[in-house]
Amino acid sequence: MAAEEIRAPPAPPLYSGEGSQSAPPGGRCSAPLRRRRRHPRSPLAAAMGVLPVPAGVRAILLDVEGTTTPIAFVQETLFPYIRDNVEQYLRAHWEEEECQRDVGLLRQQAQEDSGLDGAVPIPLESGSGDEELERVIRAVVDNVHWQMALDRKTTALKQLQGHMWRAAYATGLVKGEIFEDVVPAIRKWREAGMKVYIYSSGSVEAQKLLFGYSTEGDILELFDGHFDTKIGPKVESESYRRIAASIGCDTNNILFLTDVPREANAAEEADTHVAVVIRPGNAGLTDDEKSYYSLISSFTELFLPSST
Ligand SMILES: CSCCC(=O)C(=O)COP(=O)(O)O
Ligand SMILES: [Mg+2]
Repeated sequence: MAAEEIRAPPAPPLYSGEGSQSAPPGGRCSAPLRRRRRHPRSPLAAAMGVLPVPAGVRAILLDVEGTTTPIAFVQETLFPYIRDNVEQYLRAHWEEEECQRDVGLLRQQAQEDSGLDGAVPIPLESGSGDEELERVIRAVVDNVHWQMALDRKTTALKQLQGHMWRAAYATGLVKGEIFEDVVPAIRKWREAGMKVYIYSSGSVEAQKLLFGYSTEGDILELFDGHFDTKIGPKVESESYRRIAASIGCDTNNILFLTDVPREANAAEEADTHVAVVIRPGNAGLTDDEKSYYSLISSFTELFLPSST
């Protein structure tokens, strides 16, 4: 199944303005979990340190930041590159169609955000001249910095970031970091007949750059497809139903691995199996979350009965 085939569902209302998917500073925003775990790990599996993949699972859906890839790489390498280079990038590419589309999306997002504290509007270019251009570019830069300070996951911001990272990867300035257990585990899953997909707030283009120019080389062949926020926010259940429909399976044929409990919760509400991934540098989990979710700290802990 080609990647692009599965990434174009019937267009949902364009995802926008979801705000941060991360826990806010000083506290998590997930409600206490009162449900019982659907597939508690057996004492034997727990003692062996393995998480059996539930029967019926045919596809594994992977988050990126905090799951396949260290949060530090995103926060300390990828995001500073955007902050430091956005102004210069806009000046260099302003006349290009792609850049104008990105600015148009950011402007639309800014209108939707107009009621938010600190939101930065992006004016239309009215007329010509250097001063006018400066005014608009300044507004776009300030808007991008504002959104990034809040770690927003808007499609508009993520599209621009994906386009900007092209040069950073292509010139070798940046290589996508992947936890060392990821590639061998995915190879095993695929040998066992499992399909493997990516679902990240980072744009599909950004995902392909990260895995195409990774510390492990070009590993794009390991994935059967990619999803981003164009299919919907990761914190909404409907997104997982759309992904299942795109893949051509039921939601309970999918196991979703993520570091963010709100995403796990949304997936589970759609009847998707989930496990929360604990990696160095990830946000801590509450006691409720730790006891409710299946937890893994390495992909090697996933146990596929047919892969022994
Ligand atoms: C895969 S592109 C870089 C990461 C990024 O921009 C991002 O927002 C990561 O979010 P995720 O959903 O992978 O946690
Ligand atoms: Mg994540």
